[in-house]
Amino acid sequence: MAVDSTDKAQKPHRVRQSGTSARKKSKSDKKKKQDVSEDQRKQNPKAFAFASSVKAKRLQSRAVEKEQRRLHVPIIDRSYGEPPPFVIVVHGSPKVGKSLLIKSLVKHYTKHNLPDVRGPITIVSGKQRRLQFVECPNDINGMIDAAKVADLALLLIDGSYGFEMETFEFLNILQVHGFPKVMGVLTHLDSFKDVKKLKKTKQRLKHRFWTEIYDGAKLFYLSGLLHGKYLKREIHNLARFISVMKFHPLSWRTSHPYVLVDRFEDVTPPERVQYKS
Ligand SMILES: Nc1nc2c(ncn2[C@@H]2O[C@H](COP(=O)(O)OP(=O)(O)OP(=O)(O)O)[C@@H](O)[C@H]2O)c(=O)[nH]1
Repeated sequence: MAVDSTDKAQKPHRVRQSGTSARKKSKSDKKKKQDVSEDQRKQNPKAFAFASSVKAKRLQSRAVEKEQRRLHVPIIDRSYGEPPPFVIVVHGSPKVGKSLLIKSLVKHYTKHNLPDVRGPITIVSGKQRRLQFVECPNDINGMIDAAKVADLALLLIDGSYGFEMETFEFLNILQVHGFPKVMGVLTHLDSFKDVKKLKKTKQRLKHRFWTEIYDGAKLFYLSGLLHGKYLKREIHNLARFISVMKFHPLSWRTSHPYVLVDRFEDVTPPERVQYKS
């Protein structure tokens, strides 16, 4: 019987799977691999930017996440006790319908008719919520003041005319002070006789509004007047939206003490002023 001794001699050693020698081997292998790859890396760094695409993707998304977290520092609400009313600034060019909108909203919430709007009006809209409506003055200083304290800005736009320079100006001012929530309200839509034209104008203004603020920003349409007031259903929708809206603390307000001056009246008798001077 011929013993195949050469075959036996060629049989390789069984690689140790466990024990000290296996551990030693794996260590030296790793070291070798590292040495090689480091050499290659030095020679051609671009080709070895990352070893695994999955890992690289994960690393990249993690870096983006970290960056975003750095940019969006969590806002802490430091207010305590009864919360102050949310300030809703109604902005728009003269005769666009600011007073009428405030009157209609007050009527909706309180069921009371307001003869005229003389200053900020605070109403209770829920168990935990008060709303203060302020008509935004049309001068630049008034706009800056209003932008600092507004939680929500209602931008009234005359549908028959389109956007005014003041609206864009006000949006820029808002941006500087932490940008409150913004909603657009289109009025004077009853001046359109042609339904097709009205539809087109609505679309055009909506897209213009979206480019200014963000895609999907809320724009309300007040289609006309009934007995000198906006339609009940449209005001109801707008009021519901305001009632459930989530407001966030604003950067300017949380970092500055401020007093909202309603009006300034000098009550000194004129004779006394004369006597003193
Ligand atoms: N046809 C029509 N008239 C409107 C509409 N909105 C407001 N008006 C009228 O426009 C006029 C001016 O409305 P106001 O609410 O006083 O406007 P305002 O923006 O407060 O005006 P100023 O306080 O002067 O800046 C009123 O006579 C309203 O009846 C609308 O959608 N359609």
